Order: sequence, then structure tokens, then C-alpha cells
Amino acid sequence: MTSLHTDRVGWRIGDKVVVDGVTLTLRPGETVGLLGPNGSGKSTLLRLLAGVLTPTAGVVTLDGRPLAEVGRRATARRIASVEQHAETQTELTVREVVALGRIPHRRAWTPPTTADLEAVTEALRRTGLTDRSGQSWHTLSGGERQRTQIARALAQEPRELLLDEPTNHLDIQHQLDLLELVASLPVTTVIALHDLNLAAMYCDRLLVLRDGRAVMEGTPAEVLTPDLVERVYGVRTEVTHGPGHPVIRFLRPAARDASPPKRSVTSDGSTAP
Ligand SMILES: Nc1ncnc2c1ncn2[C@@H]1O[C@H](COP(=O)(O)OP(=O)(O)OP(=O)(O)O)[C@@H](O)[C@H]1O
Repeated sequence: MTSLHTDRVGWRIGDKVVVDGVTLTLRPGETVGLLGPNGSGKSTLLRLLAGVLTPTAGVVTLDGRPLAEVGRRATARRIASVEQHAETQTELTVREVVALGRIPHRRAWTPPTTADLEAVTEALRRTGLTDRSGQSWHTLSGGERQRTQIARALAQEPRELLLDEPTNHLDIQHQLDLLELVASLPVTTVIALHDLNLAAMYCDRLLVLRDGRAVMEGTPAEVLTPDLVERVYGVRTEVTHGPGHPVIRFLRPAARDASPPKRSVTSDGSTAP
């Protein structure tokens, strides 16, 4: 069984090359983290993998067939994606938004099947939203909206799941819960993340992008070295390799270490060296 594969895939707009010759093979069931600074091409690569964007170079295949040949409906039955800032029609309830995930599986003009209803109920349960199912979307907090969009993607029962910074509105408990859930699913997942420690904890493999190019690919322990993080992000770190995943500790930039000499404040409010 295979999954998504990109062969030297690229996407340009005008003169700007946004994704440049990225080759990536996804193994069924694994969780791959996409890392890279702002603007490095993570969201664009996810859109290419989802078939939302058409490559301007190279090809994306699903089970060996180019996505263009697979077709939109068949692609939507296989691949679910949650974009950053995913929006929806405001008058829908949480359950109705999650039920949108069933559209690729449903026949036109027929009521939802038992399988449709069960998939929605299960997705709500897994994301901890059962109690919220009747609440209207526009009254949800940012984190609840994010979990609702994840639930919609789960209701789609995809074999491939593409998530663009899915933790950015979530408190720490919900970040960990969401990544535990994603890592435990028998689904091939690509997940753009900014938090290097969460990437180290939950991803089987990491692909690092810079200026649209893949600069490094491998296990978290192989990729997350102080040298790589400094080269790509310009940030100094200490990386501890215990059993399990590496742990990254960020060091303050050198310029900020050279802080001005401390001054004490006198009782009349003036400062003294
Ligand atoms: N339709 C477009 N037109 C012009 N520029 C674009 C377009 N889409 C993306 N870009 C540019 O391509 C670069 C990569 O964008 P992308 O959103 O893929 O980056 P990213 O790695 O996901 O960034 P972030 O971490 O900030 O979300 C950015 O500089 C962006 O401005």
C-alpha cells in the first residue's frame, strides 16, 4: 500500500518560486511534521498535497496516480485537510459543520446513512466536542473552532490527513490531546508545526523547508540539531537527547545577553547607576 508522493514538486506565481523541487514519500500511517520559518512554503506544499493547487513543476501522486487523474471526488474521499484559519458558514451548528466532512461519501439527494451519522458522532467524541454539538459555530472560541474543523476532517474518515498549524489556537492540554489523537490514528498525516518540541514529541519524521526548498528530512533526532535550527531559524539552542525524542531549549539571542548595566530606582523616582 502506498500513499501520497511528491516528485520534485514546485509551485510558482509570477516570478516567485514558492515551492521548489520538493520530493517526499509518505509511508502509510506515519506522522510527518513540516517545519520551516514563516513564508517557507509549508501551507503551499500542503495545498499541493491536497490537490487544491496544481503544481507548476513536478507531480503529486496518490497510490502512484497523479492527483489530476484521480479526480476531485475520489481525492476528497481519501484526503482531508484543515487549513489555517478555516472558516465556515456562520449559521451552522458544530454538528452541522462536522457533518460537512461526510459530503464526499454521500450520494446526492439522499439522507445521511447510519454510517454518516456514526462517523460524525465519533468525530465529535474524539475531539471532545460532544457537549458542544448544538452550539452555533459563530459563538465558538478560536480553539473550539479549530477542534471543530479537525472533527470535520475526522468525520471524512480519510486515509490521509493534512493539518496546517492545527495547535495554534489551542491551550497546552488541547495541543497535547490533539497531537496524541493525530499520532494514534491509523492515518497518514502531514502536519505543519511551529513548535519544535511538539514536532519532536509526536512526529515520526520531519521535513524542513526554507525558501520553498527541502533542506533536511529525517527523524526528529536526526533533524533537530542545534546546527540545523540555527541555520534555518537563526536561533541558538541546546538539544538534549534522552530516551525517546529530543528536547530543544532555546537560548536568548546574544545581543540581548549584553543588557545595559542595572540601575536602581531611588525613592524620588529618579534612576541611579
Ligand atoms: N497566491 C500567492 N500569491 C503570492 N505569494 C504567495 C501566494 N501564496 C503564497 N505566497 C507566498 O509564498 C510564500 C510561502 O507561503 P506559505 O503560506 O506557503 O508559507 P508558510 O511556510 O506556510 O508560512 P507561515 O509559517 O507564515 O504560515 C510566502 O512568502 C507567501 O507570501
